Amino acid sequence: CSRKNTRNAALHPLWQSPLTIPGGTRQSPINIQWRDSVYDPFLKPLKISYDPTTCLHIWNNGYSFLVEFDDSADRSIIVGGPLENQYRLKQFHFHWGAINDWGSEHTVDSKFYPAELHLVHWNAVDYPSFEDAVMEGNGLAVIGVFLKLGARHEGLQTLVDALPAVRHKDTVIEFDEFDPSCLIPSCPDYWTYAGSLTTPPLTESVTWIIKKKPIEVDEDQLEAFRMLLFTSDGEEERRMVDNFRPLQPLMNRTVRSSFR
Ligand SMILES: CC[C@H](CNC(=O)c1ccc(S(N)(=O)=O)cc1)c1ccc2[nH]ccc2c1
Ligand SMILES: [Zn+2]
Repeated sequence: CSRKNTRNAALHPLWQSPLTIPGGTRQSPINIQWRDSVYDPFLKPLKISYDPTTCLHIWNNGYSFLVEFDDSADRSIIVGGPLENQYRLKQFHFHWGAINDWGSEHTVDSKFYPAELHLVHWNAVDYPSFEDAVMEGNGLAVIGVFLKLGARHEGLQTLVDALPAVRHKDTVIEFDEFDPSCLIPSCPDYWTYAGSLTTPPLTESVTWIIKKKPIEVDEDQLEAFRMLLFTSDGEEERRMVDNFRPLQPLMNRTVRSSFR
């Protein structure tokens, strides 16, 4: 039974499933070792064009809070960068820690940021739905943006003001006219690598585009994330913190940079 215990030791309370998937060769997140990344002069600038009227609602799904978009047409898209064609924005969400010393999923030279934003897009040129794209090697493109402690972020504040309304798991509120490009640094520099979803089913379908420059948010804004709950109304409260996956092995992958 001791084997059973070690087996259970691999289960992460948050995901109730093994932390690694058998045969995974391109899992996320990873540490980005700046000096090991390879400048690729053929990488194009990433072009981002979001339509704020495609913003639908904020949803606490029990892992994070998601801001979801109407992806029934090519109205909020990204193109260029490492991508072969355009990808549609589906949702964005965050990962964060209980304290400012950790919280991001990716690290840079083994440094954690207090939080990380993920803008999730899918390849609507090659696949009929998000659910189909999630299962394909070139199905998804996720832009990662690091959050660091600093000045208050005015664009983020409209989102923070809405969070008390989605405190519990499975609560949703309408949220419209939000342009998430205000959360993306203007500096064009990014790293890119082939990876996976960082929550089950951990499918290896993500082209990761990690912005080099973080955005600044203040302590109150991070604290607002930490007052969310993993638990539904009526359950014993568990604060939504430390919703990030442990680092995964780089294996046979190269991280490319768009900058020298
Ligand atoms: C297949 C998983 C998917 C739900 N998960 C996601 O969309 C998702 C997206 C991004 C990331 S991250 N942190 O890597 O950016 C992690 C998970 C998903 C998609 C369609 C579905 N239909 C029914 C259930 C269901 C679940
Ligand atoms: Zn994520």
